[in-house]
Amino acid sequence: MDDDKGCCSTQLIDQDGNFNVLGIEEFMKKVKLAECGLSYAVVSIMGPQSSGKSTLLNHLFGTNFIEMDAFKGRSQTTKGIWLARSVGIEPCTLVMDLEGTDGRERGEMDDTTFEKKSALFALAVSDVVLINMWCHDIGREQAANKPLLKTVFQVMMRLFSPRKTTLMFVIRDKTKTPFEILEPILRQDIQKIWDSIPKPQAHKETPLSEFFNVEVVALSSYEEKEEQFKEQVASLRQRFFHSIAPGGLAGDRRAVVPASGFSFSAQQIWKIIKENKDLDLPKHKVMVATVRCQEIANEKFGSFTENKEWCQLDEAARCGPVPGFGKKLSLILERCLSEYDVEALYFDEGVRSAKRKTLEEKLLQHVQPAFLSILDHLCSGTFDKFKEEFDKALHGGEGFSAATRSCTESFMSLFDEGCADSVIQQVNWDTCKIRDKLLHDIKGHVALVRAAKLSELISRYEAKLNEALRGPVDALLDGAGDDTWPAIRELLQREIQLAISKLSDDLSTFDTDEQTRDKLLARLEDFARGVVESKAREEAGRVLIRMKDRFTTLFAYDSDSMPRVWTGKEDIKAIKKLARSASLKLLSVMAALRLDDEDDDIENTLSLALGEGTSSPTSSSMAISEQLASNTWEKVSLSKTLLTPMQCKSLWRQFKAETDYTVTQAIAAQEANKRNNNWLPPPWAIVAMLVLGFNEFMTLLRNPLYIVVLFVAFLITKALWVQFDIPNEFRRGTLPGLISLSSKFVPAIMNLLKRLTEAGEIAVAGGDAHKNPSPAAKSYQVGAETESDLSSASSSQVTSVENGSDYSD
Ligand SMILES: Nc1nc2c(ncn2[C@@H]2O[C@H](COP(=O)(O)OP(=O)(O)OP(=O)(O)O)[C@@H](O)[C@H]2O)c(=O)[nH]1
Repeated sequence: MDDDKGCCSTQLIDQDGNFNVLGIEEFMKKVKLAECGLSYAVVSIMGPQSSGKSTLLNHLFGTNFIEMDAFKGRSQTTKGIWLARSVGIEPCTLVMDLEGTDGRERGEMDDTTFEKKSALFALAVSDVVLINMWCHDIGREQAANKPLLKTVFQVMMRLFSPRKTTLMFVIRDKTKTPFEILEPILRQDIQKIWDSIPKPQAHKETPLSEFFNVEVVALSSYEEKEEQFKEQVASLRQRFFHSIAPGGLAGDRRAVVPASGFSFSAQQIWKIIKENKDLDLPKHKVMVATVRCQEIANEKFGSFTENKEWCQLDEAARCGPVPGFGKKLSLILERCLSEYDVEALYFDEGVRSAKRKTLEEKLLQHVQPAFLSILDHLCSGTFDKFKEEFDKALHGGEGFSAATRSCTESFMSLFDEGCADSVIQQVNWDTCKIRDKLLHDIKGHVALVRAAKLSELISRYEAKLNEALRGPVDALLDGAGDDTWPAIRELLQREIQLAISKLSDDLSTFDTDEQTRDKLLARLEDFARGVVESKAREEAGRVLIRMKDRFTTLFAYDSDSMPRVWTGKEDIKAIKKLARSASLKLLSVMAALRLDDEDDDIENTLSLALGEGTSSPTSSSMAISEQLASNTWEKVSLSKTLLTPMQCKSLWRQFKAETDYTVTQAIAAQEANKRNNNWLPPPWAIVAMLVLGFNEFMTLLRNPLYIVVLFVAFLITKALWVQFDIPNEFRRGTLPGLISLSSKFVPAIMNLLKRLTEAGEIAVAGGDAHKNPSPAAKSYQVGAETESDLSSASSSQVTSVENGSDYSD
């Protein structure tokens, strides 16, 4: 393909009509045709076989087409269509050498067919068509190129070409006939042929000049006048310099396909020609532009996806935010698109722009996930930072609403800055959605924190209320009386007011709406009422114990809180009545929840039905008793009922049963006390004793010795009395007292005698009057011992009284 001079050529279409795709691709790369844009021209040559076409082209353009060896005779050398680049001509000029047209070596039909096809191809592709002809054929009816011209004109009609092709007739082997004479004859011949060919209706009157610029040049014989030939060719060569300039041989650029699309365009044209279809060049140009622009776009897209810078950016975007992402990506995209613009510059503008748009869309679609990833990172990062900062602000003591406002504003603007840094200039991607998401997340978090804080706050208030209410309510219920519930109501109202006013102040820093605020305040109020209610219910559950406590307090203790000693003077019945009515009062207080100031007749009902002194059943008391068999109180709703009438009745019954024993015990204790304290015989016995014992009394008065004896007897009796603790022994009854005394009597006498003996021995051993006390002295000692026993006996009596109090307790 290459020659020494740097020219290269390739067979574009072989003699069988096959297009050499690989060959032309390689050729294009070698001559760097794609870089030429529209600055290139295509020249082809047609003419009879062995008419020196290749020789002319090689001299004219410095190509290396195979020439026939003059010494071997005139046989076909050029087969099919060959393509070469001219040497030393600017702009780049492609030269096509076509197979000769005389058909000496092909069958008539084949020849004609290939001739026609190659002629059509040459006309479709070329800016300048050289028609090689022998000088001696001018004006001849049987000229060799006459059928060729006819073919050229006929196929021209099928091209729908919007441009004028230059037809340059090269007269070879010019004779001595002056050129000025030859040219008009030739033009006449051409006109005749043009007129003779059948034309479609639209071109019936169209002159030849509308389709072609006809040029005529004459050259001397190469074989005979080589020098002149070369000079003439050199001058002709000059006309091919800057041929694409306006007015040049290839000045009409309207149908030119950009150089990078030449291969494809030629391929497609040949395909259409081979299929014998009509060749619409304008449409073909659009088609070529479409395919080529698509190819360029694909290539640019491919190189973008492999672009190192982009790959790094994409990877970084998936891992986290990338500073300057938008700028960097815009630059890479811009570079890619401008490369496309440069390469597709010369293709049809409509197609080019459409394909550019498609490429841009494809590129943007490709980079969008990275952008979205950046936004996601930005959104989540901003949200995390917001949470952290918000938390810090709240812990730092900043008010909730102030912290919310300042943190939201600053982090949303931080996000906006990040967005601005990430957006690319090629497209205005909507970041509102992700912004809205961030705002939504922030609001959601604020709402959560607010809810938690409010819950914490409310819990704190509830704990305070609980503390402030439970104890006092307990105390108030403990002393249940007429003013218990008013006092509880007052306490409740006071605490609620206090808590609500403080909570209202606290809520003002949370930016809560009116509805939420009211709800929270109502919740707090309900809670306070709930505390009281639960306490009251709890106490109602223990009412029986409380009633018994109250009863015991009033029954077993006096007004000075001293334990009662049932001496016999107390009116147990009255005390019991008082204690029970106080317990009944407690029951009536505990029977219902009276947080709202509403009247009820529970107390009245209970005292009428259960109170002391309601023994005689009247019609009204019967009705009240019936009411106690119910589950509800009149005027009291079920929700406010702590103890139902039936429960009250049952509780009262239980209470009475359990306290009756205490009363019985008290009565027994009182009876016993009475018995113990009454030692005098009955009055009749005293009178009888006085009457019957009058004589003995008188005798005693008359004889003082009896008195002494009686006195001693009294002392002994008294000593025995104390010694045996007679009152105590008889407290448990006469018979047990006698049995107990009988068991103690003998040991006590023995003990007494033993002591007397010991005292006598001491007196005998002493021998003197001082040391031997008289019986009177002994009796004194015994008396002393007796006194000490007496004091111990009296202390034991006190203990026995105290024991009696404890019991009565
Ligand atoms: N008489 C004459 N012969 C020429 C001229 N130029 C070339 N020849 C001779 O014509 C013969 C054919 O030359 P080519 O250049 O191969 O002709 P061709 O038209 O390319 O031949 P094909 O490719 O086979 O159609 C050669 O022997 C040339 O020496 C010329 O100007 N006049």
